[in-house]
Amino acid sequence: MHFENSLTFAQNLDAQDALGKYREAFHFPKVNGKQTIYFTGNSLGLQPKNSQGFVDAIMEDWRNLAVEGHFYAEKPWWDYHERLIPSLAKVVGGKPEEVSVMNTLTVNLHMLMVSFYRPTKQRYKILCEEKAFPSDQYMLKSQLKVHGLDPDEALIEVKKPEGKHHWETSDFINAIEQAGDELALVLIGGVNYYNGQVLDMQRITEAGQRVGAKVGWDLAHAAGNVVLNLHDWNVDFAAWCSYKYMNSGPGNASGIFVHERHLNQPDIPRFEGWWGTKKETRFLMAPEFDPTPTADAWQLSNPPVLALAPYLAALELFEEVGMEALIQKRDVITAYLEFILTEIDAQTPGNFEIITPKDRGCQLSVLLHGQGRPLFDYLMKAGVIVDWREPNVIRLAPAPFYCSYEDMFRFGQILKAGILETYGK
Ligand SMILES: Cc1ncc(COP(=O)(O)O)c(C=O)c1O
Ligand SMILES: Nc1ccccc1C(=O)C[C@H](N)C(=O)O
Repeated sequence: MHFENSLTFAQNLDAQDALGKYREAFHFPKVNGKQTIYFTGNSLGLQPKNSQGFVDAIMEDWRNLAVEGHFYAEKPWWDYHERLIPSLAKVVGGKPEEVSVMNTLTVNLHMLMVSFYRPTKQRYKILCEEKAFPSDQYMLKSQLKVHGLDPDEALIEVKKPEGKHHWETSDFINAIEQAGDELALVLIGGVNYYNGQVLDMQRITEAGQRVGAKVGWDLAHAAGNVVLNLHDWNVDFAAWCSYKYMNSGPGNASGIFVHERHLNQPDIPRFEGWWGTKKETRFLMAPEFDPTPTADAWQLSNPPVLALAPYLAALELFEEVGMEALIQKRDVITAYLEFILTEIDAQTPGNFEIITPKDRGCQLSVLLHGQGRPLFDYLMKAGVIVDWREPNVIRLAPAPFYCSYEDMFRFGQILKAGILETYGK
C-alpha cells in the first residue's frame, strides 16, 4: 500500500475508515487539556462510553431490588456471565459451551493447570517461551513446586535464535520434539507482550499434542487483537484478560476456553465451587457436585456483576463491529505507523529499531538505542501515551477501535521533535 507522511494523507485515510466513528464511542484521557494519542490499548483499553450505563443499571437494581436482583433484575445477576458468551465465543473462535468468564487471568491459568497439568514420573516438563510475562513465570514455577518439582530442571524456556528479537515457529517445534515424552504441558503467550509477535498457535498446538502433551495459551495480548480459532486449532485450554484490547476495565474478569472434548468428562480433576454445578440443581444445596456440561463447570463463585457489566458493554461493541473489520483496519493502521516510524528513522538515523516481526497484531515494539528513557518522558509529556518495558523498549499499540490515522501522523511529528531534543540528532 502507498503511504505518505502528511496530515492530509492521514486525514484522507480517516475519512475512508469504516471504523472511524467508533473513536467517539470511547473516552480519551487528556494531557494539558488536550486529547491524548493513546498507544496503550495493549495494557489498558479505553473506557467505552456505553459502559457507564451498564454499571449504573446494576447499582440501580441493587438499590431497588437488593437480593431479589439475583433473579428479578432486568438482567438477572445469577446468570449474568452467560450474557457475555455468544460475543466472546466469536472473538476467540470457540463454541459458546467452550467459553466462560470468571476470576482473573493468573488465577484462571492456575485453575486450568490444576486440570491440565498432571505430571507423572515420566512426563512432567512444562514448555514456555523465554522471558514470558513475569506473572506467567511465577505461575509456572509455583505449579512445579506444588508438585515437588524443580523449575530449573522441569521448565523448558524456548530461546530466540542468537542475536534475534523474535522466534521462528521451528524454535518451538524443535524444543517440543526434543522434550518428547517428558513433556506434559505447553503453555505460551500467543502474542508476546514484549515484542508483539504472534505465534503460530495452530502449528505449535499440533506439535505439542503430537508428542502427547496438553497445550494451553495465555491470550492476554491476543484476545480482541488477532484471529483466534481455538476450537478448530484443537487447543486444549486458554485464558485471557479483558482489560486490554477488550476494553472491559482495569483488572477486570478473565475469559477461559476449554475444548469440547474435555467438557462433560466425569474424571477431569478440577477445583470446584457451587457456580460450576448445573443451574437446575444449584439451589438444591446438594452435597454432590453436578457439573454443567460447559466450560462453566470451572466456575467457582457467583459472578461479580459490577465488574462484568462494563465487559458486557464492551462486548456489545465487538458484536457490532466484528473481528474481521477490526483486523482489516488493524493491518492498515499498524502498517501506517510502521511507515511513519521508518520515515522518522530515515530523517534521524540510528536512534531506534522496530523489533516486532511481520507476524504481528497491532503492537509495534520499538527498541531505543542508547539512553531511551528521556525520549519516553518527552512523549508522555507531549500527550503520547506509550509504555516502557525494561530494558529499553517502547510499545506502541494503535488499537483499531479508537486510534486514528491522524494520530499516527501527529505521533511521527512529536517523535521527531523528541528525538532531536533528547538525542540531539
Ligand atoms: C501475558 C500476560 N500474562 C499475565 C498477565 C497478568 O494478568 P492478571 O494480572 O490479570 O492476572 C498479563 C498482564 O497483566 C499478561 O500480559
Ligand atoms: N494490569 C496492569 C496493571 C498495572 C500495570 C500494568 C498492567 C498490565 O496489564 C501490563 C500488561 N500485562 C503488559 O503487557 O505489560
